[in-house]
Amino acid sequence: MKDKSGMAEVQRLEAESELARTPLTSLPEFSHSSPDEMLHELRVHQIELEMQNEELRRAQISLEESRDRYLDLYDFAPVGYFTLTSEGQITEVNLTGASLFGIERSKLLQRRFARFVTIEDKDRWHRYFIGVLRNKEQRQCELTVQRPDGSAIEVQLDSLRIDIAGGDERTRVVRVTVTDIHIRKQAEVKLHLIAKVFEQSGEAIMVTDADRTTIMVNQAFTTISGYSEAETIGQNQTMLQTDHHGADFYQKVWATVDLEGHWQGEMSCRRRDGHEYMGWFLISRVLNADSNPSNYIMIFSDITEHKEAQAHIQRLAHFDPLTGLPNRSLLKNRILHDLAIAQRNQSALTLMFLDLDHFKNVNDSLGHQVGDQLLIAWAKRLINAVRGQDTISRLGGDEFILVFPETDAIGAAHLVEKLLELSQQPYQIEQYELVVTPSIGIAVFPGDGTDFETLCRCADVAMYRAKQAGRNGFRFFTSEMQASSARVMIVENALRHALERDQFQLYFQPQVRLSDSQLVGAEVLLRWEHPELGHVDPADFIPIAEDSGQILQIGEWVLRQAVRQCKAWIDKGLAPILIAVNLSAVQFRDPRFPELVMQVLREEQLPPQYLELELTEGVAMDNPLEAIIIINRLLAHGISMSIDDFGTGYSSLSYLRRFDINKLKIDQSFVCEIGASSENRAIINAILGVAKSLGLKTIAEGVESEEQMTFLREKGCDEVQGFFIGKPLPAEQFEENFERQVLSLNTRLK
Ligand SMILES: Nc1nc2c(ncn2[C@@H]2O[C@H](COP(=O)(O)OP(=O)(O)OP(=O)(O)O)[C@@H](O)[C@H]2O)c(=O)[nH]1
Repeated sequence: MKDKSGMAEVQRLEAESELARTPLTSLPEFSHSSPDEMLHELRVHQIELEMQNEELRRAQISLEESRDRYLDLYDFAPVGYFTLTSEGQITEVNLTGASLFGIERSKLLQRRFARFVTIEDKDRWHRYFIGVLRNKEQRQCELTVQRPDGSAIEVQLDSLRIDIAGGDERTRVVRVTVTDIHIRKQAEVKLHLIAKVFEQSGEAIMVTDADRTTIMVNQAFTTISGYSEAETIGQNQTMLQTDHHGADFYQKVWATVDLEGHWQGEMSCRRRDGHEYMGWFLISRVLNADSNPSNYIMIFSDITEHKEAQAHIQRLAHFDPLTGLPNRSLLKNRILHDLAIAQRNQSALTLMFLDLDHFKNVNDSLGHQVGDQLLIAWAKRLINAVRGQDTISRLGGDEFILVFPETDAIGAAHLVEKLLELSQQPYQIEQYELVVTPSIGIAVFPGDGTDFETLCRCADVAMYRAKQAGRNGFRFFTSEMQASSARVMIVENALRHALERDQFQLYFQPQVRLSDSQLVGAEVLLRWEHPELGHVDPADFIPIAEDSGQILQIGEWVLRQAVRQCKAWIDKGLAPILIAVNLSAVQFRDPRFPELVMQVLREEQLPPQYLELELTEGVAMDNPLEAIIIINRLLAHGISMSIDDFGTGYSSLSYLRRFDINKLKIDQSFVCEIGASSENRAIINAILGVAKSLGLKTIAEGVESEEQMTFLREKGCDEVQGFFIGKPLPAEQFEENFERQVLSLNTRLK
């Protein structure tokens, strides 16, 4: 930059050179001597002046531009600028100030600033303004401005007193900067509220960083967990964990939070004092700008009480409060389930309606309290008398409903006898010895009904019949069931004495090998002759013996007698034969059975290879894996095993292969139709094929004609039994016929 004198020098030089460029002819007439010089001088000055004018004009334009820029900056600044007199009158205001106050600039001027301050803040304004006037330092204040349209804004004022040079107190002005702070205020209020929500929340809140280290907890957290803020900050959130859940559980929870952004559910927690409680958790993930987790927020509440209350409500809704037994509602649920299973498995189900006899008398004579205790004791006794899958429910009063899945009329007859027997034993309640008997009505699915309501109605009707018949008894809904159950009772009672009264007898039916017509074995058949009932068919009494459990005793007797007889024949020098003893499903399921068989063989001194146990196809396939174990144990002792009635049930070939049995017995229903039914011939052929491929022997039962035997021999069946070969006979007769039978067989079979 050049200074002023320098600039003038430059201008003079420029003027000189301009004059030099101007032709003399264009110059005014000056004398050659001094007038010329003077003229020259004048011209130089003229040009110089013109140039200075130009310079001034440019400076003025620049000045005006600069003022405009300043005015723009002033008017459109983000804050309002006010100049006030020492009286507080507005003398200057920028556009932002006018728009903040919601009023035209011209209407603001000469007005007192205080006019625009809300009534509530006016006092504060005056005190503040006096303070500004008194003190030369900048001062700050927040207040609310009332706008003409009725709205109000919160503003921050920054004011400074300006003293005019040479002036006095009256000439002082105050410059006020007005900043709109309502957004900041709103944010502050919001933050304050958030802080309050956080602190006053009834739910525990725990905030962690990305590593799940706690950075913040609220008051409820301290109350619920027992840990203070200081004990928690800096700790990993795992401090709350218990052994209740495995590591897998926590891994899944945090994987869900990271994948889906949140997880909610129940989580067991440990309080500072060691007590565990159940928490309901909501865990959320917070992401940073790079979409990476920056924080985790865990909000939880202690729901232990809630859960207990829920369980209590559940109990009240489903259980009778007096006895603790399921109520009608739960009973309904259970029976729906039981009925669905019965339907699917085509099994029976029994429903009993039980009402105590003259219970009112107990209440009336000894009081409700005693009545209640009697009901409780009665319920306990009932529960102890039945199986886990049975349901006993109290409908109210002295009425109970009992549901027995997989129980048909025969089973029901046994059960009801047991219940009546049970009620004969007195109860000791307080100082009273009480006997209370029930009347029971029985309905059986599917015969009497296939749904809960129908079965209930039938059992109810039957119960009233039992009451009418004199109480302390039971009635089936249908008369046929009543009759058959009566027969069941008679047979069952008679069976109890059959063994001791020597009413059983073993019969032996010969089994012959087709290849050489040799008598190779005998099937042992049980006969029962009762003095009053006469001959009772095994098909009648075996299921009853199975239901009552007497089959174990009877089965052992049969086994021992058969083994003893076989040994006796061997001892007599007869050619040894295999004795085939039928097994009941109940015997087979008895875990001690294999040991029992070995014990009998040992005691009777019969080598195991002379004993064959026949198992029906249904029993073997009922629980094949268990059957495999028992069969293998028996086989390991050298005992033969065969599958009876083969072809009548459903056999899985894969299991059949694993059974490792020795023989398949073709059911007589196929054999008796050999001549008439090509289908049966095909079935026999198929069974023989299966047996051959599995390396099993075959025996056909129920052979009654030469035609049947010829067919079986041609098809490769190994052995036969049936009336054509020999009827079942008692031991002595079988023995007498032994030799003869073989001889006659030899001639008949050749
Ligand atoms: N202690 C006690 N008694 C109850 C309760 N609920 C009902 N009862 C009483 O049980 C009795 C039921 O009587 P009923 O079954 O109608 O008649 P009952 O005397 O048993 O005579 P029968 O049923 O005809 O043999 C009534 O006296 C009821 O008041 C209870 O929760 N506790």
